[in-house]
Amino acid sequence: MRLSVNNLACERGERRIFEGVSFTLSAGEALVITGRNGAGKSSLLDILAGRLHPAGGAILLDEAGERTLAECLHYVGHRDALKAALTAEENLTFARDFLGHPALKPREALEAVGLAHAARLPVAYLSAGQRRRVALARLLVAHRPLWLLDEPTSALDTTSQETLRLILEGHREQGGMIVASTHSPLFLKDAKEIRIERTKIPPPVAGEGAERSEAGEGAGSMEHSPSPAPRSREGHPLPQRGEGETGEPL
Ligand SMILES: Nc1ncnc2c1ncn2[C@@H]1O[C@H](COP(=O)(O)OP(=O)(O)OP(=O)(O)O)[C@@H](O)[C@H]1O
Repeated sequence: MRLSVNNLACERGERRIFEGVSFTLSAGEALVITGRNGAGKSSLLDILAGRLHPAGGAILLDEAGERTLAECLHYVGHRDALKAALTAEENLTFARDFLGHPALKPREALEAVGLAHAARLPVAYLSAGQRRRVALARLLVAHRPLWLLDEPTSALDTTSQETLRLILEGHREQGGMIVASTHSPLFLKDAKEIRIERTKIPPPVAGEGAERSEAGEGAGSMEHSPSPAPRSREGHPLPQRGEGETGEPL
């Protein structure tokens, strides 16, 4: 199985977030996506997961037989997507039945992430790190070759991070592929890496630059925006949607 991503572009809220993202991934390989807050790492994963349409480019999955890309992947996003009223075990049973291609039993998957003791607790009673571990245990209850993971170590302590690393390496050893966004090292052996950079606005054309630099806009923040930046009553530029007070993209 081989995943090829060619010249992918992303727009959100009519703003270009990134473009020209290309990579290939073969069986057993891992790709780590890095970049600043707001660079578009989650958006790239959303596009790969089919949750967001790309603004350009192509995604191809070869040697997957009859299966579509959506049928070949697991996606673990920022939100754990667990049902709070159900127990950890019930959540995994639901996922296993729903996703098909059953692998580990829910109890075994919880054991693998060190949570066997919490199997019968409603997820609402679990800590953030424990919920994250239940979400990651979902990877183990159904066979899917491509794992898309958005900051998988968030809320995990160092022991759980090491457990996760071993699970990820085990998946690769069985021919699985991983694409993970992260702000901290995942310590995956020989992982590929791409850094997503937010698309910059072009330099101002003569005569247009004065107003822009006065407004103090951050790179990319005004892209595709036809109207001048809103200002406070004192005349200071106000942050716009998707932008921090410094004008940095959020
Ligand atoms: N639903 C949305 N509508 C409009 N813009 C959005 C939406 N979701 C995200 N964005 C914008 O897209 C840009 C990229 O966001 P994204 O979440 O992909 O970044 P990220 O690199 O994953 O950030 P972080 O490191 O903070 O998780 C940001 O500027 C964000 O404000």
